[in-house]
Amino acid sequence: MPEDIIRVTGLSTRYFTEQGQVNAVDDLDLRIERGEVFGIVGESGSGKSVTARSIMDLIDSPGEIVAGTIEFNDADLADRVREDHPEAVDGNFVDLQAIPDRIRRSLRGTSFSMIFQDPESSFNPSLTVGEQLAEAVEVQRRASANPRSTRARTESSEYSLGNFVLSTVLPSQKYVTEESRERAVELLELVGIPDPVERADEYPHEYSGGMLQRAMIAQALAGEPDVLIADEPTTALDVTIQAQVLDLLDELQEETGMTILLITHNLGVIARMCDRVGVMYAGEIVERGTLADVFDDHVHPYTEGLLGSIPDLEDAGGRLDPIPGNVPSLLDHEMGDRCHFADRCPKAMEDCLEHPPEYDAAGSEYHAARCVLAETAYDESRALPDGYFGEDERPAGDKHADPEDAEPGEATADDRTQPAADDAGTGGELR
Ligand SMILES: Nc1ncnc2c1ncn2[C@@H]1O[C@H](COP(=O)(O)OP(=O)(O)OP(=O)(O)O)[C@@H](O)[C@H]1O
Ligand code: NI
Repeated sequence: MPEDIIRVTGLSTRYFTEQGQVNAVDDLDLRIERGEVFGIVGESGSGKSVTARSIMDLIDSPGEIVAGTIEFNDADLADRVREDHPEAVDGNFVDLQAIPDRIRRSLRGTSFSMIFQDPESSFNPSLTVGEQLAEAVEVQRRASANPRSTRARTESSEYSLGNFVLSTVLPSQKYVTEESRERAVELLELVGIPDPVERADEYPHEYSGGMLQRAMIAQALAGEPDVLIADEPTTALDVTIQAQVLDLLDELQEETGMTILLITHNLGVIARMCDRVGVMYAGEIVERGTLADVFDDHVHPYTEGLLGSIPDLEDAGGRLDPIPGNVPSLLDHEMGDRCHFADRCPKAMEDCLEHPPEYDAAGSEYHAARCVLAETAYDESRALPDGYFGEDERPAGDKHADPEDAEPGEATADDRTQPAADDAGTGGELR
């Protein structure tokens, strides 16, 4: 059996806002195996991006990881930190929050890379794409040419620290070698950019959306990461380009054997790309397992609801929000201790007034669900009466301030009375 490369245990990430404490990710466990594509799917606001950003150590104030560990399985890193931070090391696993910031940050780009929905955010508009890729290559070269460099930077050499800071913070041609420039062109070619030599000299605004998305993938690959985290990597693209970018990721994964954590709204994308999947709701993984577990043997009515609404596979950008009711508020004082889905669940029973633990489910050894139906058959005599939770008990979740989420046509509170999408079953051909 393949080994785990990432082990997240009991992760809780909170945002401390004026409205109150937002439980964006709550007591989340996640194991990702080396070389697999693990998908996280769920409605807007379920905590997918915050999970990814927590793993990447990209949570900014007012957010904070308040509990849990994120461990990375890397023998070299373990050797590097074992002496000074023995408490951070368990076999080859390193607790990333227990090592100095600088070492953790040095893993970004080289051990972990992330691609975002919005490629503009990954590029500096005033430098050419080629320069920026070359710079990313350079960072990797320095890291691999001197595997102990982290230690040198943290403990002694002022010179190498200064040099490192200068060269990463102020990328400029001066610090980039000819080899790195050549590699940048190769990377552009690898991700299917035509005329890569010429395109390397262009600025980000000269690229189309799809091309810039590819360039961002090239940038993420420049450091030859072990783990690539892709947060909605194709949502902003048109359908044909989406399919091409997914194929590209798939090919690159096969060639390099890298591990991918893929975040999406779209179960069609999950079916096409992933080995295993976690379904997120209200900051928790509510069902997880292999594709067969989740698509064919699911237990959780939320998973069922998502599956009833798979946008056409070709329409990988289709927003997925057809389940009646509101995405829940994640404000701590509004969440309560019950199953967070109970107010939208067609099978809510008295049992659901207690927050369910994660139960083993009937499918593969990976299959688990945070739902009493994994243990107990649905019993109508214990069903909660209609309207039990009332309309106002649970205000709608505040979607995070992403302009992509403000699309017209997206479900709003007014849609709550509509029956579960009529388009259930349109498309949804799963491979
Ligand atoms: N910077 C922030 N400040 C306050 N709350 C935040 C911030 N970022 C995220 N949140 C909250 O954390 C919760 C989870 O957000 P997250 O971005 O992880 O959702 P998501 O599943 O990625 O949604 P989407 O599919 O829309 O990207 C939301 O309730 C959101 O409002
Ligand atoms: Ni997100």
